[in-house]
Amino acid sequence: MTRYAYLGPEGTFTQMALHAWRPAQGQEQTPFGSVDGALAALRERQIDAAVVPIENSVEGGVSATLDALASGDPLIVTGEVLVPITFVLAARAGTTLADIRAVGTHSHAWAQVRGWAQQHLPDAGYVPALSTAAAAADVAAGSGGYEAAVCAPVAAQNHGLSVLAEDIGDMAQAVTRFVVVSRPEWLPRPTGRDKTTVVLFQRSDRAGGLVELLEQLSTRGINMTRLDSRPTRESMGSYCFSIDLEGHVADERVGEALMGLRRVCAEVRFVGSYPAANGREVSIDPLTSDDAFAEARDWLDRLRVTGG
Ligand SMILES: O=C(O)C(=O)C[C@]1(C(=O)O)C=C[C@@H](O)C=C1
Repeated sequence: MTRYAYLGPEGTFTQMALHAWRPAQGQEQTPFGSVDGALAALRERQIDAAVVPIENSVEGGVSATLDALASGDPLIVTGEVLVPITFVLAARAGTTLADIRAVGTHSHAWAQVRGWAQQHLPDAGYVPALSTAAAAADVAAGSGGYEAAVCAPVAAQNHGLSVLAEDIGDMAQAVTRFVVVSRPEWLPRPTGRDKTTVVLFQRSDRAGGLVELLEQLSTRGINMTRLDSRPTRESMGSYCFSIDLEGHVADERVGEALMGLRRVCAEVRFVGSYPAANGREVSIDPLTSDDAFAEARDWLDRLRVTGG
């Protein structure tokens, strides 16, 4: 039985992602109060895999996840899940919009409803919560210092809260991407529809650093689907780059690109190759296919042995 951790408590969007990945039967699914807590439990072998948010179509990268994957004992992504995001404003029965002085929710959720809040609750303050469902639980308990929560409909229902407004996200098509994280003990097999995540640390002694890194991808026809720069926290101006690229480490062109990155970077942290949630086949330029690389390598091997 696989033991899964997720950003809880029950009723978070992360729990929905876990249910979409693996329905609850036959799984142990343990909520953790934070991304750091879930990933620490994974590193300490208390659980086998963790589902955590990594990227939202409106607010971008989830720093807690990007940073936890970029440092500490290595972990790898073994899968990803896309969840459409729909928010409600929930409060205890009898509360009206006029009663609301403050609203609690996760910072990424607040970023997605800011426009709505400005229009309908211009005087209400915002209080950050560990998750949307934790905010709903606080409202139900009368703790947290806010009268309403921005959360998923299921979290309002779990806590017997009234829904004061539905579909309050500023962008109707908002989607959050979640990753399934494991210890680096196995690798999903290539499917032709894969993604690879790496974190690149620049050398301090090289000019034009980012261009040099991206060239390693472009000359091998590799498409990059995400780039986040994060401070390394070591000194002012020191950043690393967390990137997703199309393809699997087993693909020749991805392997060659990783070798190139290893030469020009101070450090390359491999964070996994896994099937892409959109299921789209990666389009490959024939000049960078596995066959093209194999033919070129055979040619070089012959040159080195016989000179022709
Ligand atoms: O608070 C939750 O419900 C979460 O699962 C976290 C989270 C996030 O980190 O982006 C997930 C999806 C939504 O975009 C808002 C919050």
